[in-house]
Amino acid sequence: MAEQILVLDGVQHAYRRTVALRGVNLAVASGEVVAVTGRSGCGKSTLLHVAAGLVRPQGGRVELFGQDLAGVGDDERARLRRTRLALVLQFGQLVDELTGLDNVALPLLLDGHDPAASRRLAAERLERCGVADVAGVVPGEMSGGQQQRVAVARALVTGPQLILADEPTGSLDSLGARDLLDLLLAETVSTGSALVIVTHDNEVAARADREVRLADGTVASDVVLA
Ligand SMILES: Nc1ncnc2c1ncn2[C@@H]1O[C@H](COP(=O)(O)OP(=O)(O)OP(=O)(O)O)[C@@H](O)[C@H]1O
Repeated sequence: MAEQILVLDGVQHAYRRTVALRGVNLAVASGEVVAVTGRSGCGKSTLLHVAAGLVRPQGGRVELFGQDLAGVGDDERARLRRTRLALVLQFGQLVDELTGLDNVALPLLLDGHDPAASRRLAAERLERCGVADVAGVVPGEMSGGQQQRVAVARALVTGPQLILADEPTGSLDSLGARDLLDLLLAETVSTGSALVIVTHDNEVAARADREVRLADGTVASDVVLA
C-alpha cells in the first residue's frame, strides 16, 4: 500500500462561535489526487489550511509526512511549506514586484539554493508550464491564466510531495480552467506528487482519483472514482 503522507484524525476547528470542522477524518496516500467538494462554508478551505499547518486545529490530530504537526514549531512548518509541500490558491498570490522567473525561483532561493541554479530550474519549470514568455514580466502585466500557470510552476519547482490547491481554477473562464487543470494534473502525475484540490466544479472533481465531500464540517462521503 502507498505511504500515507497526510492524515487528519478527528480534526475540529472553530472560529469564535462558528464551527468549521467537527471531527474530520481523511488520509491521503502519496501520488493520490483527491478532490474536496461541498457547499460554500462547509469547511473546505479550513481543512486545507489545517493540512498545510497554517491553522492549528483545536481538536484532533494532523500528521504530515509521518510527523504529528502538534509537535512541529512555526519555523519548521514554514520550512515544510517551502520544501515538501506546495500551496496553489485561487489567485496565484505571486509577489507583485518580482518577474515570473523570480517568483518561481523564490522558494528555492528562500531555501538557500544557489541563485544561478535556482533561476535555471525556474526557467525550465516556466517552459514546462507553457509560460516561458512571461519570465521577464511582472504579475500585473500577465493575464489571469498566465498568473495561475506561473503559480503552478512555483508550486512544483521544489518537487513537493504534496500539493494543496484551493479553487486554483476559480478565477478563470471555463476554457482557461480546463487548461490549468490539465497542466496541474499532468505535472502532478509526472512528478509523483499527491494533490488535494478544493473545488466547486464537478468537472474538476470528476478528474480526481477520489472525491471527498464535506458537509457541515464533516466528511459526508469519500468515494474512489473510476
Ligand atoms: N477567519 C475566519 N473567521 C471567522 N469565521 C471563519 C473564518 N474562516 C472561515 N470561517 C467560517 O468557517 C466556516 C467554514 O469556512 P471555510 O472557508 O472553511 O468554508 P469553505 O467550504 O471553504 O467555503 P467556500 O466554498 O465559500 O470558500 C464558514 O462558516 C466560514 O464563515
